[in-house]
Amino acid sequence: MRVHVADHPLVTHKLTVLRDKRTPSPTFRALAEELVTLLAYEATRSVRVEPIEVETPVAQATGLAISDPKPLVVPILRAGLGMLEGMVKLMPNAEVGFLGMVRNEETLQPAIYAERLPEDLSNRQCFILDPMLATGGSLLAAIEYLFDRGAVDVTAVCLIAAPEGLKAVEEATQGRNLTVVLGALDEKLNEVGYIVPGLGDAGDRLYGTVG
Ligand SMILES: O=c1ccn([C@@H]2O[C@H](COP(=O)(O)O)[C@@H](O)[C@H]2O)c(=O)[nH]1
Ligand SMILES: O=P(O)(O)OP(=O)(O)O
Ligand SMILES: [Mg+2]
Repeated sequence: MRVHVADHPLVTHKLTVLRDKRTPSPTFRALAEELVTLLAYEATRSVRVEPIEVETPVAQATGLAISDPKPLVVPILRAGLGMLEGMVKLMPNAEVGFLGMVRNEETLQPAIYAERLPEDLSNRQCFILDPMLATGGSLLAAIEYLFDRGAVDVTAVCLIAAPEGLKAVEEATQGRNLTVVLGALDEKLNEVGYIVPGLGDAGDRLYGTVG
């Protein structure tokens, strides 16, 4: 597993405002989108491309086009939906599939409640969007789901991770082609499975719900 933790003052600045409990949902949504666009730049570094020729007004130029099959972006509902626009802004011709997951607040086990993905992911590059990598259970379930359908490489983009969850994902995905791109690696998980200091429940912060 490759891990990249963003090291850019604008990423840290935007994350700081997201962490602030006084930040209202509309600002939180706008900032989450901007933050993802910054992280997406790193996350797409290995996107598959092929050379193409174009005519400029002056001469022929060789450039790059994103290869087929197009990359698949998979936001994990609900919270990952807040990251989708920021990602597709950078990669507008990617396809989008959806996985709905909820974490049981007592057992911390994830359950898949919705799925809308291409049946066959053979030879696909996939980008999972989930803002918080806490115990790692949700991300692991999503990763396994995509590899089971034939995905060849998976990149997860998360705003914040806990070291415990990152380790769990790494141990469970040995030999897989997996990259994790993070805005920050925080201190720890608390006794109820929240990232410390974190930002609270990302879904609630995005959509103005409580608990
Ligand atoms: O501080 C947190 C911790 C978790 N979440 C939400 O839970 C899942 C990830 O939890 P795992 O334990 O890693 O399965 C994530 O999708 C978030 O929606 C959170 O918002 N804040
Ligand atoms: O991961 P959860 O359970 O917090 O779900 P949601 O993203 O709907 O808040
Ligand atoms: Mg939530």
